[in-house]
Amino acid sequence: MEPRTITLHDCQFSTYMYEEEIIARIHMLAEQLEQDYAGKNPLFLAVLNGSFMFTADLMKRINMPCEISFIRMSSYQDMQSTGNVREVLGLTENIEGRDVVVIEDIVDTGHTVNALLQQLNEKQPASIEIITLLMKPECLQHQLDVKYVAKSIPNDFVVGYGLDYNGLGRNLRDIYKIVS
Ligand SMILES: O=P(O)(O)OC[C@H]1O[C@H](OP(=O)(O)OP(=O)(O)O)[C@H](O)[C@@H]1O
Ligand code: HPA
Repeated sequence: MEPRTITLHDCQFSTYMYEEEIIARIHMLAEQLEQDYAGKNPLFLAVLNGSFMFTADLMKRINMPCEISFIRMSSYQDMQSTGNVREVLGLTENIEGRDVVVIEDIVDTGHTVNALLQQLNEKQPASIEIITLLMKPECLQHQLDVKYVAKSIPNDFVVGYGLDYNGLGRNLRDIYKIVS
């Protein structure tokens, strides 16, 4: 397929991961989750804003009793993590004794997931795992065990399918990477 190039704000991005590949990888993750959580009632905790599209497509493919809730964390300015992870919308559920699965669109430096895990672990869940659509292993600054990863990618800034560049690009159905 011919690559497509788009402009968001002052930057150009070109197609990197098409919707078909995203959905195929989500299918595989959904099957794995169904096996691992058979007989349990996991609580999926989606981290907004970026994970909204991944969460919807994943949840539609999970056929077992489960619950879903949302929190909102924010730390990015332009293409950089500020390192200051703010909780914009907090957790309302009691997670004590629950099997929690945190849903992220991307684990980059790991600051967001690391801050969230510290907070959730204090509430004594039975277990916590992380599922992410994308992961940048080269950028990770924390020791994190991310059990479910749809795709590991190099250190390129990406947009689309929920991911944004200063607010733009979340609505794109494919994922694009910055043109260097
Ligand atoms: O591993 P990290 O370096 O912390 O990066 C990952 C986080 O960055 C993005 O969130 P952002 O703070 O941009 O908020 P958003 O989800 O509203 O876009 C993304 O959705 C992850 O939550
Ligand atoms: O590559 C990225 N793109 C968009 N948002 C992000 N948040 C962390 N890394 C990224």
